[in-house]
Amino acid sequence: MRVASLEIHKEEFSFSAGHFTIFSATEREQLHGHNYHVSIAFKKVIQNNGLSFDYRVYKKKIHALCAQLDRHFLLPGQSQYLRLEEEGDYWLAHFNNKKIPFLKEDVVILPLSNITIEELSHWFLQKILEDAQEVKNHGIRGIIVKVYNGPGQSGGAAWGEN
Ligand SMILES: Nc1nc2c(c(=O)[nH]1)N=C([C@H](O)[C@H](O)COP(=O)(O)OP(=O)(O)OP(=O)(O)O)CN2
Repeated sequence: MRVASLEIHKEEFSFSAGHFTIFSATEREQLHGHNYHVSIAFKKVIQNNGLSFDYRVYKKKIHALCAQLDRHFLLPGQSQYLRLEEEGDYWLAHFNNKKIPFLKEDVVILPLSNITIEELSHWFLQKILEDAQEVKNHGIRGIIVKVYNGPGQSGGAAWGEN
């Protein structure tokens, strides 16, 4: 039995987005952005036909997820320090007794506690694992997703054998 690892780290697995990291109830970064990049790696037994599985389905998924975030400002929907209030066309982000207004059309709210590279990597991994049957059908044994906010700086999330 030969086990293969497949890593896909395409230039187009990228998205430009704004965010700020929250460090405490009173400390956060100023608003800024990154050109993020995503890589995904799979662990899978190679079949007799020399193919582990056709990874194109996951390339499409990563592309679609990057497009969902691209050119938006990312806000954490599950932060213990930041409260989001809906007001007409706006989201008001309440942090440390101040209110930061965002137009809804500019924002993607993610079910995360912070917009960090480690949280973002878990978001991508969970979205890939949503179709658990597909992962099982492909016989995938392990997945690692990494999100880079710049060269040489990534957060990673892993599932299964790696
Ligand atoms: N555990 C984490 N810590 C920090 C994160 C993170 O995602 N996880 N993110 C930040 C900042 O948002 C990020 O570092 C800002 O990046 P950049 O503008 O590149 O600034 P750097 O501090 O990385 O400076 P460089 O000189 O470019 O390395 C902070 N902490």
